[in-house]
Amino acid sequence: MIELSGIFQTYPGPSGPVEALRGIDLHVPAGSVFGVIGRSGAGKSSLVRTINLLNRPAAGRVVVDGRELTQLSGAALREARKAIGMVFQHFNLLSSRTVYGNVALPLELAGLPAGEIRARVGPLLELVGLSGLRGRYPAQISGGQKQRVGIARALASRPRVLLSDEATSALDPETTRSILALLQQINREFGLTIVLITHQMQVIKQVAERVAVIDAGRIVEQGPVLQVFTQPQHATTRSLIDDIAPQALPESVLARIRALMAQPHEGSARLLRLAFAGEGADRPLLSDVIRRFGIDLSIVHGQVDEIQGRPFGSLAVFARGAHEPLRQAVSHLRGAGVQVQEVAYA
Ligand SMILES: Nc1ncnc2c1ncn2[C@@H]1O[C@H](COP(=O)(O)OP(=O)(O)OP(=O)(O)O)[C@@H](O)[C@H]1O
Repeated sequence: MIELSGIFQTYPGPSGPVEALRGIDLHVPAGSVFGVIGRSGAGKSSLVRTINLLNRPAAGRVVVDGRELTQLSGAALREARKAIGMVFQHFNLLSSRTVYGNVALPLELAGLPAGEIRARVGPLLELVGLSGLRGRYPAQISGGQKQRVGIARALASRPRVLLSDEATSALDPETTRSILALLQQINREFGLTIVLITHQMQVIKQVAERVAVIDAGRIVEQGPVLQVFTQPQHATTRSLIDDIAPQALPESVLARIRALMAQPHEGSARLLRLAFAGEGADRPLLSDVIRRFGIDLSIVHGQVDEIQGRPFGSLAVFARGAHEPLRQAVSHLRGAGVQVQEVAYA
């Protein structure tokens, strides 16, 4: 659906050109929700603005829905852009127009007859849950409601693709969840391809099927979200994941472990991190190894969450028992698909 190949983008800067995009290749499958994540300055906005050619790349090809936009200009490009809607972090609503008037604007600009505009805007306001607020002005509605207006306006031209440039970054966590749920509903109901640009892993976790990680103008890693979250290959990806699932144990937990170890005990004791990746977390694996191998396991820290309805996360467990049963318990857990790693606590 969206194919970017060999995209380079350079801006003039005070101390020479700034290379914002340095050879981006990206394939976004039709009907998918595709996330692009990166830290500030990584090139996310430059990338998303390349997809609708708001930024014309210095080099490379942009193909959207079978049309090579980089070959088009003028009226042909404007026409092709109608297939691509966009929502923005700061909503970009006209303060002098009502909710209704903002959603109607692109249709008025396109010269649609008034009856057709009414017939389109009503159902869109219904879809985004704003029918009751159609006469309000942007200053009279909340941030989440403003973004709903932005989404309805983006859908007014019946696009095939929706680009979201940090659409939830100015919103609180609960409003973020509701806006993302709305985007997901739109993706499912209309089969719209959605590209979400964000710096928040939480956003990717909630809605994206695939994710690309951008760092210093390059895609450093991409793949299905569950795979990228559970087997991150690049340092930037690992640090972004750490935002939602911190890997380091808090010092208070380590102090507790040291205190436990200082007590006299028999056999071995190990601090283990058990990482669950899609499988295993919903089975009684821990009680199973305790029973089977006669060892003692206490959970000292952890967080098991969900991605696309599948468990994801890690538990730190303090394991005590005789040496051989402990070794067998670890290999049993590994056999069940759990990644087991010994954690140093001294
Ligand atoms: N118009 C511009 N002129 C000069 N440099 C620019 C311009 N726009 C972006 N840049 C530079 O290009 C690089 C990528 O910027 P971009 O805005 O695409 O990143 P981003 O990942 O969206 O960052 P943020 O999340 O902070 O908006 C940065 O180094 C930025 O300073």
